[in-house]
Amino acid sequence: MSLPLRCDASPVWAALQTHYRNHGAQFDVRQAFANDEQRFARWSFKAPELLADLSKNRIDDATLELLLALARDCGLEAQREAMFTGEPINLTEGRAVLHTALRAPAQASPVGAEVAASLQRMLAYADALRDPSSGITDVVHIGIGGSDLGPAMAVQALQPFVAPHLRLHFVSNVDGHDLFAVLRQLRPHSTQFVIASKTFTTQETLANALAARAWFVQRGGSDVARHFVATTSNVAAAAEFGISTTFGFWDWVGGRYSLWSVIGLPIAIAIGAQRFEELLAGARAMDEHFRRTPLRHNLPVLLGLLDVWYRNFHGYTSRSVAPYHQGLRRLPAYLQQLEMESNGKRVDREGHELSYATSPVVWGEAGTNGQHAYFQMLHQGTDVIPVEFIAVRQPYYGDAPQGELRQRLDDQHRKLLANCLAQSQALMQGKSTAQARGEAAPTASPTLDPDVLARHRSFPGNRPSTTLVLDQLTPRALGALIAMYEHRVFVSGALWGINSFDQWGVELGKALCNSLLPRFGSVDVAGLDASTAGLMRYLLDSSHSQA
Ligand SMILES: O=P(O)(O)OC[C@H]1O[C@H](O)[C@H](O)[C@@H](O)[C@@H]1O
Repeated sequence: MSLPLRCDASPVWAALQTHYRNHGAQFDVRQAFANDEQRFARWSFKAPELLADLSKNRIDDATLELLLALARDCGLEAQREAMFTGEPINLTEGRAVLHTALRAPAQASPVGAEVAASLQRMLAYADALRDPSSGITDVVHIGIGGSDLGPAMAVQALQPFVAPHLRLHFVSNVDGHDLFAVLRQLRPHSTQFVIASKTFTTQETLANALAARAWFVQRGGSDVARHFVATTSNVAAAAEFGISTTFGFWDWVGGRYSLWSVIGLPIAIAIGAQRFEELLAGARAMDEHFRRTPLRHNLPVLLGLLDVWYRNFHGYTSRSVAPYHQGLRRLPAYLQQLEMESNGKRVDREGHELSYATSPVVWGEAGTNGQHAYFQMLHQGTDVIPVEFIAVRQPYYGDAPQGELRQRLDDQHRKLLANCLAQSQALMQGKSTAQARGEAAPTASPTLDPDVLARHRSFPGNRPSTTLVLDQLTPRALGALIAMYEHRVFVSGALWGINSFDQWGVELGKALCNSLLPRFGSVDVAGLDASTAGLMRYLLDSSHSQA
């Protein structure tokens, strides 16, 4: 595939800038609803396992036409095909990007046979381990970044499906407090360790694995070979580490796209082979939707285009994700890696510096918790931050609660959904100072000018949001949701002309850490900048200790 057009080289880019100035900047969502009774119907989209309501966004047909024209100029469809067919689109690492092959039918991909064999071996192992006769009650998954966030997020999301006798623990941080807090709950003979690292060179993971092994042996554990397995694309390094049972995968699976591979082993142990296959099936359905649906009705495409519209024309710097489901509380952290590591780039594929912004900051918290923390800023702060609400229609608790408890939980679910809708409504509607002026404010000082108070109590409104709705948080629905996010990140990255699949920005800090570490032994600050030297001295000088 020849290099596609970069977005700012398309004449549509300049047309969008003009369109933003003349139209987009003044666009009022409230007015758009007043003008079009069908707005919800026209701006809601069905994709596998999902309904997405885009109607509360600052978008209309004229804007969408231009964004679609931009996508075509940037060769989005050809870029998408290049990914699905395994072209080496990750140019800086000389790799294909084929995580979609991990959930494709075996006959549909050139790597299908090896993928199927790897999956079957992993699932057989997972099912054997999750059988109570294995004697394993605790699984400790040690990995970081892409070798942690996906599995940790998914296991949490699918908690009601987890075998009741099993506890899954995720240890990622090099901070020993993370590991120790887990180890203190465990007994060696009933604990299984999974060491997950694509490269098997990651400092945090190797340090935690060594400490875990030390604990295991110290606490009288026997059969290290059985209790430690590895998931990695560097089987040789795992063997050198002393792990003989290894589940391997391929360099064409990016770390942050790897939960569908053997990196998903803890998910398979937690929910079992059949449900893991359902997770894959949900993702596969979304892949098909992304690959085959015309751009205008293609959910990841529409969301990716909206991201470009907001980031590059409205100038919004962040997007907040608010999953109204406690099981999805790690989704924002997962999405931070997916989106910011993929699209946090400042040069195009040919290394030319970009003149436009790329990845927004992605952040968030489960609803309703976020409402009581930072939603103040979303409603009344000086920045406009598009919010993405995720609602789940039906709760599912696993063991069906009965009687009054059931009624109360159902009532809580209605409250959860009402909160979710109310927040997007409030962001959009706002409240004028005139409205605020008319309201009683019993707590205000009697000497405060009512107009001043009304200005404090007013909301600008016209703040955009998207609402995604899942029917139930099942493995299939989760698979579709995550795959949707993967493809959406692909879309904005494709328009920006960047390589969404490398992560060179994490390397410098790692290299500097490796050179600083040996200096800690002797407090050797020679040649260091004054700040780093001063901090190192302070950290290592025990005379500051309060104890
Ligand atoms: O799976 P590993 O090779 O241990 O890598 C773990 C993580 O660390 C790296 O620094 C990258 O930033 C991530 O993309 C990766 O997922």
